[in-house]
Amino acid sequence: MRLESGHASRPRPILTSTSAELQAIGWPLVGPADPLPAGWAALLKAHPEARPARIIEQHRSGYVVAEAPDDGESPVSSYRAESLPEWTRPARYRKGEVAPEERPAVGDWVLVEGEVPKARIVALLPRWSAIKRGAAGEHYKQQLIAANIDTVFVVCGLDDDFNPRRIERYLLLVRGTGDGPEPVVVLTKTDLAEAATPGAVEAAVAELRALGDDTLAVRTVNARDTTSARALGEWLAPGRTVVLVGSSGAGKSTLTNSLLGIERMKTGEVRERDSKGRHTTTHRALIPLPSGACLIDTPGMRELKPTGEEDVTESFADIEALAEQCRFRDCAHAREPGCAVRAAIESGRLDPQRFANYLKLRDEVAGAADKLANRLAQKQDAKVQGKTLNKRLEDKYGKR
Ligand SMILES: Nc1nc2c(ncn2[C@@H]2O[C@H](COP(=O)(O)OP(=O)(O)OP(=O)(O)O)[C@@H](O)[C@H]2O)c(=O)[nH]1
Ligand SMILES: [Zn+2]
Repeated sequence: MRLESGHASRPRPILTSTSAELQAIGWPLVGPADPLPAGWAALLKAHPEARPARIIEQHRSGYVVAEAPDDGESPVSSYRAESLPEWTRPARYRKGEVAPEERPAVGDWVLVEGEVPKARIVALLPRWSAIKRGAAGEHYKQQLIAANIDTVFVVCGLDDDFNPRRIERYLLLVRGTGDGPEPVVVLTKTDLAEAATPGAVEAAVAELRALGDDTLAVRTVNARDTTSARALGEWLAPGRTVVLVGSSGAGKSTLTNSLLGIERMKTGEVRERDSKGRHTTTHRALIPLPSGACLIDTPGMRELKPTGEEDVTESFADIEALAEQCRFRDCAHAREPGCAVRAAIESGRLDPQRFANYLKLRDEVAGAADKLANRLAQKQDAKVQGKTLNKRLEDKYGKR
């Protein structure tokens, strides 16, 4: 599947199983029990001349896609592909524009036709998962950060970085509307924490367990130790795609290196000179792991703001269940009699800080949801006004 001139446009049979190279960049394993994701077979059939590729970078004017892992030798394992015209980002809103979240994002699978440098994307394969966030700025905007991700490692150092409240925020945003990937909390720096305070690792895990989020997977690692990183093997099977999130210094690069099984180069010093002689950190957007899984590194994951579509009830099911038992349906859990939430806090069954964080995140999500509703209403207004104006012009000048 590597792109060698002459091979690129040769028609191939429809993919039902896949080549090792596509799989190394996350093409899902296909077997009798695992069919291709919904809608894929039909699109592959509709474009018999096309070949699948994965988006690894998104730019204003187009995309960089890959059909094989970048092995450092092959000149064209990733390349720029021209996008469908409706996906190029206009300077201003245009009528009939494709919403940002409906255009391909990093991690999406597309179908490509033509040889490099004339390769062009002809279709977007339906994504099975998405990570979204609210974009910064005055007006409501949604941003799709990554698609087709199986697992997100929420990386958190067991030093000053350890903060259950921030973990709760990550979990809410990663899970999104329910179409998000599975979050796994990865606590790093077990070696440092244990040396400072014996029992600290166990205590931190217990604290997360006590949150009342029963479905949550938690693992502890020394990110600098390859053997220790094997604790994550469960999520690194062939054909799987993972993403790492977490604050600066949490150990994401260190963990990546350990998952790659390479001896520690000094993290943060993997640098080379660019054409202008500056030092730049080498960046690879898609990293195939020896386990057969692949890792996507996208800068967009650093800050996550709610889109307004997140399902607070899923991440805080324990509090929602308590609220059901309050005497009043609309209990605000403040001073109402018969409040089951306050009772749980008083008896020590619910952490007051978790409750406070729930209220905060719920308000943030509600605030974003309001903005989203406004945007939809405005679009609707603009449409109605446009129609009214057309009608008036027609009445005056006749149909044109
Ligand atoms: N002892 C020990 N040190 C660790 C561990 N994980 C990370 N570190 C160290 O912590 C520092 C920061 O780790 P990085 O991997 O650079 O953190 P990062 O999350 O990639 O940070 P950004 O690139 O800023 O987002 C480095 O000096 C690592 O060597 C661990 O499990 N044990
Ligand atoms: Zn209540």
